[in-house]
Amino acid sequence: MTPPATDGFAPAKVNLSLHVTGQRADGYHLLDSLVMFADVGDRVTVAPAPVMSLRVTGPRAAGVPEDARNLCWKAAEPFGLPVAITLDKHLPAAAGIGGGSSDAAAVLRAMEALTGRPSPMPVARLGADVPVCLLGRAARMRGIGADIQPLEIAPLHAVLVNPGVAVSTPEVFRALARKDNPAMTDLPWNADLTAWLAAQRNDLEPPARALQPVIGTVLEALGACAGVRLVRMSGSGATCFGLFESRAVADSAAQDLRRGNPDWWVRACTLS
Ligand SMILES: C[C@@](CO)(OP(=O)(O)O)[C@H](O)COP(=O)(O)OP(=O)(O)OC[C@H]1O[C@@H](n2ccc(N)nc2=O)[C@H](O)[C@@H]1O
Ligand SMILES: Nc1ncnc2c1ncn2[C@@H]1O[C@H](COP(=O)(O)OP(=O)(O)O)[C@@H](O)[C@H]1O
Repeated sequence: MTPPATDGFAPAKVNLSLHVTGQRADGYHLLDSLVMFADVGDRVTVAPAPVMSLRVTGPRAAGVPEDARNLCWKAAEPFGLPVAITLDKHLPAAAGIGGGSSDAAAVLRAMEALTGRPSPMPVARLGADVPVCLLGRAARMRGIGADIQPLEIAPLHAVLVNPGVAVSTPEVFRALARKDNPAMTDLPWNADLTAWLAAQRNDLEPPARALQPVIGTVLEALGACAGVRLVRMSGSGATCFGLFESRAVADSAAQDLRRGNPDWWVRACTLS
């Protein structure tokens, strides 16, 4: 009997902090990052089919590859079961919120459910962010991305903003001046997480801002929102986020930001 189609959510990944602590001989950087996942994201549907196919739909489909270059395809193919994949794209691409990696993780989950076995290929080979996206919840991520420690963190309320410029991750890493920055300090057990975060950094923010100065404009706009508690860039950019004390305050900030900047992608969300 043909197994039924499976449907999965691919949440946006947010790096609340991102320290670059070293560089390996192969050029990959060592990271120390607090990662959480949003309740905004893409959707993937995976169904057994006579041949492999991929269709990308949704408001952010433009420019996303519909062939073997797509991480969804790369995640499914090694299982050896041909599937028809539909990717309903809502997250901006090349945006520092791991859209492709989270899509790949959703396809991996679907393929595991359809075939009853784990990925025949090491998942980190799909990308440094894929292992944490497969976990899909708050974690401290170290090494080049595969060293993951799940964390119990109370949900945070945020607004994500992308100004519509694509940023190349390798280009940002190349533009980073210092590769051996200090690691994060240990997370607090019961103190205010936002206060702790304020003492951490995203080391990729200065090089990304130098490449795309509009990131500075986004950070300023988020910083001017009523009730904002922390403002920072995620991943290699250009998406930035603000943290707020409640979802209602985040919703209201998102509304104001959208009104003032109709071309920006602005989403209030809850991170967990
Ligand atoms: C920077 C981060 C932080 O979470 O997020 P994004 O900005 O992509 O969202 C990730 O490490 C990105 O992960 P991912 O996008 O999966 O990276 P990969 O495809 O493996 O690598 C893309 C390129 O980024 C650089 N890279 C990536 C990860 C890493 N630890 N060191 C690196 O130097 C390399 O130049 C590599 O060729
Ligand atoms: N499923 C996918 N969604 C978006 N982009 C993808 C996907 N698969 C491959 N790509 C390619 O990967 C590049 C990086 O996209 P993405 O994973 O969204 O970046 P980031 O990790 O910085 O948010 C894109 O420019 C696109 O060409």
